[in-house]
Amino acid sequence: MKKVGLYFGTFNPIHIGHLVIANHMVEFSDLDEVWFVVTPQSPFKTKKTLLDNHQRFEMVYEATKDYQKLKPSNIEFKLPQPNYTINTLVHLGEKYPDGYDFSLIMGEDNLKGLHKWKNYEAILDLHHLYVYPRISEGVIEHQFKVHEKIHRVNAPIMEISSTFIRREHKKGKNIKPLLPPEVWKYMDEMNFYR
Ligand SMILES: Nc1ncnc2c1ncn2[C@@H]1O[C@H](COP(=O)(O)OP(=O)(O)OP(=O)(O)O)[C@@H](O)[C@H]1O
Ligand SMILES: O=C(O)c1ccc[n+]([C@@H]2O[C@H](COP(=O)([O-])O)[C@@H](O)[C@H]2O)c1
Repeated sequence: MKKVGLYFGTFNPIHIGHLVIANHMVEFSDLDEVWFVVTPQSPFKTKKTLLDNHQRFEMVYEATKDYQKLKPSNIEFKLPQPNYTINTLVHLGEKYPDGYDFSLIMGEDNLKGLHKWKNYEAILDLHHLYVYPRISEGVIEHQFKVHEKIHRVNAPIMEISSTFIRREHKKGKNIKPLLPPEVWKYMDEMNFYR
């Protein structure tokens, strides 16, 4: 059985914060692989400054190509929008009926809002959750504090966001160290977020 951790996000663009978390998960938990699931449309986000799916996927591909255990996934591209995670998990179960065990990776910030996700009880019934620390407002609901399906992984905290990267790049600031070198190169060549 291959244990796959699914790391969902818009990755607009993917940055070193994402990469550090994913790599930490495959090296220091019992997960065998991490798949970056590029989400066309997150249920709680507006589409304003979102790059095309394929361009965001390409940047995830560039960021992960030298990491054997990290993979980009475009599984949500053909699914209905907004992309509810439960739908994607059902779809993955049908596409990979044998040999795969899918878990979710999320930051403590997202755990604080998990009770608002579509069919979150069903998600927790069928899947494990790997949670990493994140500086954020709000509280973790009592039901999620001690839960047999929710596992804490002590990954490093790196407070970088794609929003910050897009905004400061547009102003002409140098944000190069915050991106994997291949992503920086691709983004610069393609004139993204100018
Ligand atoms: N620096 C970081 N460290 C750990 N987790 C992060 C970091 N940045 C984002 N994440 C988390 O990774 C997942 C995917 O990131 P996503 O691209 O959707 O968000 P983001 O980087 O916060 O982007 P944006 O600023 O565009 O909203 C989200 O669950 C998000 O909370
Ligand atoms: O299924 C849901 O109801 C749901 C609600 C909010 C977020 N998600 C997933 O969580 C991912 C991260 O969310 P966000 O808003 O922090 O980018 C997003 O890409 C979705 O795949 C899923």
